[in-house]
Amino acid sequence: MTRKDYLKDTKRLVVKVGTSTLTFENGLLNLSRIDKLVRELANLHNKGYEVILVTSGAIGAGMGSLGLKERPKTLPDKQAVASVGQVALIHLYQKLFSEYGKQIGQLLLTKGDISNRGRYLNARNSCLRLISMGIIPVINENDSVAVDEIKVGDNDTLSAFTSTLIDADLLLILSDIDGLYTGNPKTDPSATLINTVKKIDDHIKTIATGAGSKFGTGGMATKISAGEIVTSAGIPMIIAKGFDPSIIGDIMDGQEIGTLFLETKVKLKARKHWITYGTTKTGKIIIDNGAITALKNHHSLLSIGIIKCEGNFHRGEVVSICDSNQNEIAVGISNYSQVEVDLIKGKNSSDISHILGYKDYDEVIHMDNMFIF
Ligand SMILES: Nc1ncnc2c1ncn2[C@@H]1O[C@H](COP(=O)(O)OP(=O)(O)O)[C@@H](O)[C@H]1O
Ligand SMILES: N[C@@H](CCC(=O)OP(=O)(O)O)C(=O)O
Repeated sequence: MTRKDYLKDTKRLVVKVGTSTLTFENGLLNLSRIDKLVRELANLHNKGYEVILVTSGAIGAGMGSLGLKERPKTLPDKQAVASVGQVALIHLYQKLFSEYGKQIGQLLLTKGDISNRGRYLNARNSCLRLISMGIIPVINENDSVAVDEIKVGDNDTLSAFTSTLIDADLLLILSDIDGLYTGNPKTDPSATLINTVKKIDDHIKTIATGAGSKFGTGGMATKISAGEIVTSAGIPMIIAKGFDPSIIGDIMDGQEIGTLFLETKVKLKARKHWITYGTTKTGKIIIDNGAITALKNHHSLLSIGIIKCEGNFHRGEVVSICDSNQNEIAVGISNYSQVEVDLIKGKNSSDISHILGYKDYDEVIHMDNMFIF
């Protein structure tokens, strides 16, 4: 199938632009490029596409506004610089989009807006409402309040969550490089551009390294993780170079630009997808070989197969399920807290009420609330 055929039904498009695309080497905003980007997105919107922009650049813009030469290192410095920069960034987007007759709405998200089911639905509703009102959502991480524990951490991943949040048809990541190469071209001059990735396997993960530009976060590695998140939800992804934003229109017209990552054949159901990628794992349950076999045969996890647990998790939280070598084999929502699991591990389900004085569930993790890798 040609790219043109492949993309012909695409309507809802998430475009992610990285700091390296939006700023000069000195950290100041590249105004003419941002103008071209906005013009291109407004044009797509006029053509009937639903456009959602995930934009980096708050810290870059803040560095520019404050005249800083180096990226801030401490958390309060990063938060302060991002807070100044986000205002500059959104002010510019609003000015430019309005010149092309478009309204924008700003959403600043953190990990909690993804991992907390209630907040997830809130963010989804608000974003979908903006789209249905013909408004272009402009999204970034809420860097001025986010600390490591509640942070998505990079905007490649944030754009992937955004895509699944609003059931996008395509995620387009614009970077300082024209796609995924067989190696990092900065260190391997013989590396060649890959046109299409059918499946993100271990080989693809090893060729995509974390080293990126001076201002970027995560390099190619976070873009591949983003690809795993969206493709398993049935959403394809394209990585392309954003230096000339007019390529966005060319890509949507079906030109073979950048690297296309195809969606997986089997789409993960929304709930299992959220359990797997959207949540923060608060603990770990180590299980024996018998339990591993049971899980692989689509049975629930019972207390009898649990060797031990780690971390501090409560009922209803998502935990990693590992073998005795600490290899993660599944994730799932625990029906019991870490304190309770510690008491019932290795015991029969029929003993739970005797040990705890109550029994709300037979299984520690129900198969419907579990995803096995
Ligand atoms: N296999 C690879 N193919 C292409 N680029 C790679 C690869 N491995 C690492 N990279 C690096 O990833 C960089 C892009 O990531 P990054 O600097 O974070 O950009 P952005 O600001 O767009 O997110 C490229 O410039 C390149 O140096
Ligand atoms: N939220 C941060 C950007 C984080 C990020 O992932 O940056 P990048 O790798 O340039 O997309 C900011 O606005 O500066």
